[in-house]
Amino acid sequence: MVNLPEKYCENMKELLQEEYTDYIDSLSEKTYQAIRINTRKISLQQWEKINPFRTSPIPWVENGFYIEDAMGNGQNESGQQESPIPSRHPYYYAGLYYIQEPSAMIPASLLPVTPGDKVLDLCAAPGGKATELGAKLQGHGLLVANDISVSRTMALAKNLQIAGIQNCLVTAETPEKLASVFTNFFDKVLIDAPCSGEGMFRREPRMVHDWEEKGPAYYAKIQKEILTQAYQMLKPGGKMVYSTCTFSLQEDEAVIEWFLDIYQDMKVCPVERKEGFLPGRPEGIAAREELKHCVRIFPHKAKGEGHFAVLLQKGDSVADAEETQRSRESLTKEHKKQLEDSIEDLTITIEDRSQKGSFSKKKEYQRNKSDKKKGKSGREKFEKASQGQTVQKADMQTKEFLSHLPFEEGRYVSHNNQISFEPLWIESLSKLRIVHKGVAVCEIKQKTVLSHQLALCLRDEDFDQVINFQAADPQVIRYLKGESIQTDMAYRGNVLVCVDGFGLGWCQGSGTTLLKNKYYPGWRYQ
Ligand SMILES: C[S@@+](CC[C@H](N)C(=O)[O-])C[C@H]1O[C@@H](n2cnc3c(N)ncnc32)[C@H](O)[C@@H]1O
Repeated sequence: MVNLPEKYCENMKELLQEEYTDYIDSLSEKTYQAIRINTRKISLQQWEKINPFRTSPIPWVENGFYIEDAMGNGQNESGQQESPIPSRHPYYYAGLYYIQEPSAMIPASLLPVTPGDKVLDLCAAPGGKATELGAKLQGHGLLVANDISVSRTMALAKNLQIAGIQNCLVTAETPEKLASVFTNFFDKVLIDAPCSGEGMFRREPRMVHDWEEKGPAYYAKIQKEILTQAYQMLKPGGKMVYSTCTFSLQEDEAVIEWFLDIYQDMKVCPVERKEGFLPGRPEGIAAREELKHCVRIFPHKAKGEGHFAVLLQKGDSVADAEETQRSRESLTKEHKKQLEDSIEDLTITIEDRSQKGSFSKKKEYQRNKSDKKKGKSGREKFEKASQGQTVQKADMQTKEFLSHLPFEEGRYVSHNNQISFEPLWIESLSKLRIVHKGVAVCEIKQKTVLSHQLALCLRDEDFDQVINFQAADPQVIRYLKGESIQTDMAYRGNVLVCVDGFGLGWCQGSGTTLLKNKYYPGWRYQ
């Protein structure tokens, strides 16, 4: 069992009173493994038909399931077949689910995101909640997923790509910087705040050391700063969820009480009470009664590690919400036209092969050297360096291909010979540190190179050449490991590899039955 700091035990005794010993006993029990189905890719009805795991529903999230006996491929003590390991199943690589601690599924489920919303996840890495918020958008609107840590945003961007969330922007910014760009912009904001992590002690005992070093007071200060900036970014009428994975009143109810005192147009919203949800504890800090609407999960009362969450709203929303709905309906046609126009306007920079001989690397180097001597500007130098290339409108074949991709709202942009799909509203954000945006679609070289990320947005019906494996086919794991694919028929060009109809990656044919594996090396099955 975890060795708990004395001060922490005192706090918990005061909070839980006669339940304290039940809480302590629960720390010796097993933790729960769970998955959350990605409804951007698959409906719950479809999932039920292909679910390879032994699962049971999580009471508070419709698309969340406990995994029973996920130990390997043997049999458990009662002779039943054990579930496969979720992180090693091909459906995981196809982004059909996210592996998540059950109580951590609550915050995103409380935020009432609808398609078309502009949503911010301010402390988003590695993406447990952002992937669900993106799924709720169903390809419409915008998800900005931010984290202050650049290294953690790499995992965030990867998880959003695997989940097929195309309308997202991943930034690595301070909340202050973000607020200077997105003032009163978002319909919905999620703050899954950095915290002392008391709800993680059973699963990750090393969190106890962090608690001893920093503790609730350290985090409460940061949480207040983050909330202040989040308020600036939330539209009037917009909704916000604040959550932590800690039990400390100081980081939960007390932070919200402080926030409501300062921002008096913010209100606490009641939420549907689900099995396992306990109310907030305003009485513990003599705070306002509405804080009872907060949700608390304790490991001795529910099958989860522990969480705190509250839904808040800014100002009076009714008129705003009706107006937003009306303007969204009229925008759908306009967005479609914008997307089509962006394909028409697309230009691509291509190598002008006729000039190759007359514009060698050596000559280019000499030219640049003499430009430097003459003190030529950056722009002039760029034009020289661009000799040997021509900029031309995308050809019919490229346009045709783009118009059939399953993107409904956004625009196609090109940078040199690369084409990407971008969500709306992000044209002029040069001030921000952007880690990832939209979907990299392809690179036009002698052959068109399609991006791995694009494959993860596609179904088998979206592409003309497809190899569709069943999940149990051993070839699918070999493909995920980077091995070549042997087929019965010959292929030429790009072939989409799917598992049960869901895109995994590409392979390339050269007119034979042995196809070259194009699975992104950094993401291979280990
Ligand atoms: C509880 S974790 C978020 C987990 C994430 N929401 C998920 O579900 O996968 C808190 C995150 O806040 C980030 N963070 C810490 N201080 C921050 C700040 N001032 N602004 C934004 N993010 C911050 C941390 O890097 C960390 O990734």
